[in-house]
Amino acid sequence: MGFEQWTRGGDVARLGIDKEFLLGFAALEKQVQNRVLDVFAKFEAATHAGLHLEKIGNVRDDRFRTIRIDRFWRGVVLAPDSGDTYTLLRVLPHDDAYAWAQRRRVSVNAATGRNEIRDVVAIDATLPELTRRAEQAPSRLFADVADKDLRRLGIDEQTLAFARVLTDVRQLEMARGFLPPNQWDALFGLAAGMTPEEVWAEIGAASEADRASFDADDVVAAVERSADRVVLVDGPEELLEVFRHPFALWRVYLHPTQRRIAQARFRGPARVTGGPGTGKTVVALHRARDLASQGVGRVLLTTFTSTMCDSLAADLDLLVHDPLERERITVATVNKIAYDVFRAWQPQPTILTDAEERAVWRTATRGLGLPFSESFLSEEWRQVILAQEILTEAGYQKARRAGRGRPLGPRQRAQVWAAWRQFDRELRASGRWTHEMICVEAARLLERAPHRPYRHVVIDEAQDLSPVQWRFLRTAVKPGADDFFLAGDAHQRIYHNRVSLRELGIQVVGRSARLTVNYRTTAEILAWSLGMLRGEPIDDLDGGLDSVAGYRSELHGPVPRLQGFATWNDEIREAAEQVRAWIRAGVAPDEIGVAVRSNKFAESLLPALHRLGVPARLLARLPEQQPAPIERAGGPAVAVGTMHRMKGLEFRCLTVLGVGERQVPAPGAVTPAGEDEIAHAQDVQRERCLLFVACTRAREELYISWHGAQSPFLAQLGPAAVRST
Ligand SMILES: Nc1ncnc2c1ncn2[C@@H]1O[C@H](COP(=O)(O)OP(=O)(O)OP(=O)(O)O)[C@@H](O)[C@H]1O
Repeated sequence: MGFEQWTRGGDVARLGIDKEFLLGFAALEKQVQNRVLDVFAKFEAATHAGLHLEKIGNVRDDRFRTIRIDRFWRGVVLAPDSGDTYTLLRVLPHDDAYAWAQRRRVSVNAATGRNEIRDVVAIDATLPELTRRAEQAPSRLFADVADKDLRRLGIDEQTLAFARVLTDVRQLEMARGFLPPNQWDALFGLAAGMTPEEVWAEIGAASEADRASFDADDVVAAVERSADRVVLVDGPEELLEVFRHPFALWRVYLHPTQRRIAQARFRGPARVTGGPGTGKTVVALHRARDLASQGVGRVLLTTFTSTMCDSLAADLDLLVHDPLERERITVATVNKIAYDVFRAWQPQPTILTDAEERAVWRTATRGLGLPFSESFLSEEWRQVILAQEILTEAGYQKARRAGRGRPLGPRQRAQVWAAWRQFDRELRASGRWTHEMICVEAARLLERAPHRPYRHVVIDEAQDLSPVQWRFLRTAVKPGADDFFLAGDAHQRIYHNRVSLRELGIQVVGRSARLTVNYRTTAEILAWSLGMLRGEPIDDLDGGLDSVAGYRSELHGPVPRLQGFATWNDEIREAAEQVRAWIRAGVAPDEIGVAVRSNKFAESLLPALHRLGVPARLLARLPEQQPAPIERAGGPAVAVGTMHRMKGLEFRCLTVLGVGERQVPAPGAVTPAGEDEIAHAQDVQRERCLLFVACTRAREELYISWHGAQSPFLAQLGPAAVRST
C-alpha cells in the first residue's frame, strides 16, 4: 500500500460530501463525529502534513482511497486523477471500508453526466442465478422497452445485461444497493409504469449537446454535476455547516426535479404538485431562499395554519445562513398578514369565533323564518358571495354556483341575500369581524395602496386556501415574473375550499411541475393509502383532474396493520400496547403520533393513554385554521391529535384510531344526500382525503383500528395485515 501526502503546494482543495457519507456520519457517536470533523477540516485546509490518503490493494477502481479517522474508523474517499476535488464517500469500520472500496467501481452516467458507484462483485454474483430464473419465466420485466430507450436513459452495457434478465420488480428492488443509482432510478421509474419520456424528465437527463461533452473518465466534472448526491464545500466553515445538521438531507441534496423547480425563473405564477411526502414543502423552502438571494424584493412564505408556519420558519432557519437573505423572507399565515394590513387601518378588531358566527346566522334565519341551516348559509356566503366578491342582490341572482349542489331559485336567492344582509348588519353594529371579512378588507386596502408589500409569494399547502385568501394574496404581490409559487396537492384537500386559479387571475398553465418520488413514507404504506383515492375524480384547482399515477417510494417496511374491536376501550388498550412496543423497539415517544377524527376522541384518549403508562401530549384543540400550540407535560411524549391537526407533521410510527363506520366519514361533516347530492359527494370525498392525509404522515409503520363496523373507506381497500377481535 502506498501513501499519498495531502499537502499540494499550499493549494486549497474542495471537498465533496456524498449523501451516504453524511448519513453514516449522523449515526456515529459524538466523539467519533468530532474526530471526523477534525480530520476533514484539516484535510480541507490542506495544511496538515501528517494527514494522508492511503491507496488500497486489490481494487477494481484505483481512484478509491481510505483515510484514518481513529483506530477503528476509516473514511473512503474518491481521489481525482488530477485536480483537487476529493469526495468523501463513506465512513465505515476499518475492514468494512476496505471491503467496500474493493468491490466497487465509479463511472459517469451517459444520460445525466453524474457520478455513479456500483458494486461490481454483487452484480457479477447475482447475474447467473437471475439468468437461470429468467430462462424459465414466462416474461421479463422490461420486455416492452427497447434497448435504444434504455441506453438513452443512461443504462450501460453491464446494467443492460442485468436489466434484461429481471422478471420481477422485487428483484430490481433488491438490486438497489448494488446497481449504479441513476440507472436504478431509471429502471425503477419504468417498472413503476412511467414512459421513457417521463423517466427521462425525472432523472434530469441532459440534452444531446451536453451529453456529447461528458467525459467518461472525468469524475471531477461528474461530481460537479452530481448535486443530488454530492455537496461541494470550499472551506472548513462550509464543511462544519453541512455536518451540523446531518439528518436534514433535504437542505443539501435535492432531486434534480426539485432543484430545477426551486431555481427556475418563471414569467408568471408557477406551481409544484405531487403526492404526500414528495418534497413540495422542501421545494417551497428552497425556492423562497433562491428568490431572496436574487435580492429583487421581499418574499412571503405562507400557508394557512400557524403550526405549519412555525415549522416552515424553523426549517428556513436551518436552510438560510445569510442574515440579509433571511431578513428578506417573511413567514406568516395568510390570515396574519391580512390582519396586520387591516390593523394599520383599524387597530383592534374583534374576531368572531366559529360558535359566535353560527349563532349570528341562526338569529338571522330564525328572525326571517328562512328554510336554511346555519352551515348552508355560512358556506353559501363563503363559497359564492365572498368568493366572487358579489356586492349586490342583482349580482347574486345572476351568480354561478358551481359545486354548490342544491339549486336555488330567484325567491330562495333573495332569501339568502336577506340573511346575509342581516348577518352583515349585525356584525357591523357590534364591531365584529370574521377572518374572511378581514381578508376582504385588507385586499381593498392594498388595492388602493401605492405599493405591494411583496415581490414574491410562495404558498405551501395551497389546496386549502379559501377564495378570499387567494384574492388577498393576489393584491399583496405585484403581477409579474416569479410573483406566485404554489406548492400543493389536491388529494390532500381537507377543508371546504374549491377554487379556480384561473378565475382568480393566477395562471399557472405551462408552468406546473409534478413530483412523484416519496421521501417520507414506505412503499407499503403509500400503496395502501393510495388505494383509498383510486378512481376519485379530484379537481386540480385549474379546471382539470389530478391523478395519483406514478407516485412511488423507494423506502420499505411492514404493510399497515389493521384491527377491529368491540369497544373504544379495547381499541385504546391495544393502541397503548402498540405504542409501548414501538418505544421498546427504540422509537422515541415524540416520533410517534396518534390520530383520531374528532376532538372528543382525542381528549378522551389522552388520560386513557396516561393511565396505560404512555407519555402523551395533545396537539391542542382550537378552531380550525387557528394556531395549534402543543400542550407539553415535560419530557418527550406521543402526539395525540385530530386528523386535521396531523397536516404538515410526520411521525416514524403512527396509529389512526376510531376509523369506524360511525366516525369516518364523520356524520356531522357530511351533508345528507337527500338534502344536496353534490355537497354530499364533496363532503364524503373530503373525509376520504382527510383519512388519506392522516395515514400518509407515517414514515415507517402504520397501525389502524376501529370499533364496531369498519369505515367504508377501509372496506374497499386491498390487502394489508387485517385482524378482527
Ligand atoms: N431531496 C430530499 N432529500 C432528503 N429528504 C427529502 C428530500 N425532499 C424531501 N425530503 C423529506 O421528505 C419528507 C417529506 O417532504 P415534504 O414535507 O417537503 O413533502 P410534501 O410533499 O410537502 O408532503 P405533504 O404533501 O405530505 O405534506 C420530509 O421529511 C423531507 O425532509
